[in-house]
Amino acid sequence: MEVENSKWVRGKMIGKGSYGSVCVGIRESDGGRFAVKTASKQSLQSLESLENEIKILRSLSSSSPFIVEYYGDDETTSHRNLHLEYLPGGDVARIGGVDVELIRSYAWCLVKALKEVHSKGVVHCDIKGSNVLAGPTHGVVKLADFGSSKFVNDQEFQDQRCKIVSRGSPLWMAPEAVRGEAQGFESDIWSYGCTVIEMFTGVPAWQDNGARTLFKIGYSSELPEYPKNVSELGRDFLDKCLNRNPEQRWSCDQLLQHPFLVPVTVSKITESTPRSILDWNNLDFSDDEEESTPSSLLSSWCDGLFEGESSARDRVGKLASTVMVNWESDGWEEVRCLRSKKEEEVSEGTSSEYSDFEGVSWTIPTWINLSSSSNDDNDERSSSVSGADGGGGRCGHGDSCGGGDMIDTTERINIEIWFK
Ligand SMILES: Nc1ncnc2c1ncn2[C@@H]1O[C@H](COP(=O)(O)OP(=O)(O)OP(=O)(O)O)[C@@H](O)[C@H]1O
Repeated sequence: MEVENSKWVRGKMIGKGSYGSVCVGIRESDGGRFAVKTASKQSLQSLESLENEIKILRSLSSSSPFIVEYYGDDETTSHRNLHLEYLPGGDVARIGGVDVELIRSYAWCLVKALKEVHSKGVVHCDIKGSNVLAGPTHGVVKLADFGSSKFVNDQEFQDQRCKIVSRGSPLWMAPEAVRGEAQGFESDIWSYGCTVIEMFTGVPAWQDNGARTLFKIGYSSELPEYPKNVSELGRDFLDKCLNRNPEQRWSCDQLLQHPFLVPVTVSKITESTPRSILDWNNLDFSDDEEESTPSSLLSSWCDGLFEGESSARDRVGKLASTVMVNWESDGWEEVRCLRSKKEEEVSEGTSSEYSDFEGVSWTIPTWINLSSSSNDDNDERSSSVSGADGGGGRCGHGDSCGGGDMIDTTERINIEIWFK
């Protein structure tokens, strides 16, 4: 569906991510709906992310019924817009507790999407439940949000000896990506495994304990806890995705052959034309502290966490102690402002930004709530650290998560390390 420039109007906001807002677009000609992802041209990061997404989606255009369809793009003097197919079913990040057969269907759709993405030489880099959207057809989900995606053949991507850029959302990031060693197709598979767990539980696979979590993912031998209601088959499937050795993780092709997914067959979901999926309706399976600077807070989170793990401490600690919060971040202002306006239907808070220091930049497009109990916006820019929603937040791991000393690792993060 092509949407001619200026022949559409902006409807209600349906989502907000780190790098932009998503609204319903309504075609003037026939009232048809689509989704419009918008970035302000004043925010270089947002703009870059959206331009990247446009580039990637153009290259993937209509190639899979399990990838959100690209309809076009346009711009105004102040904003850049990406037009997408509207997926009204919400994301799978909050579906915990649904029928296992439905999860298998979602898991199958997502591997099919990933297989297509990988076959085009693209690493998605941000596979997580909130980027997997349900369409109008029961059992079918589509992969969205290609803002962090990369072509593996890009020089920047290949030139890993000089520069390593890890992108994504920390709780879903593969160990090698957290360590800044590599981020390839295999890293998407790890994130996929975390997402399947998320589908079972409705919460991220790892509990969100900020720097501790980064350490655990990157430098321990631990795996995320598997949901209790996962069968042996499901556990085996997750083992194939969540292998700490990237080379031993299964590819999409292999995963599609795994008995956990095999009952979800192509005969059940017609793939001959992308459109036909829209007509398919049934799945029939056989089966704190005193006032502190941001950098000192981050450093203190790392202190004492990594006894006996000097390289790990160095890696997380160095990143943490050499970053600064941009207090004037648009994202912060936006989040506070939007959260007070319930009628705007904003699903998530977003960004605080960390900028370059001596060749090391750690961009965390997420909110780190450096707030006291005061509701005054100005006060919220200093003093204690707490979960932005006052507690365990979105992590959903209950009391065990605690609300304090927490980086929100549920949102997207870019880690850039330059070696001189
Ligand atoms: N095509 C779509 N149809 C319906 N809703 C959508 C669509 N695309 C995005 N959304 C909604 O908007 C939210 C934010 O979109 P998206 O994840 O693409 O933005 P982002 O800035 O890249 O986010 P993130 O910080 O999670 O990486 C999604 O979680 C979803 O709720």
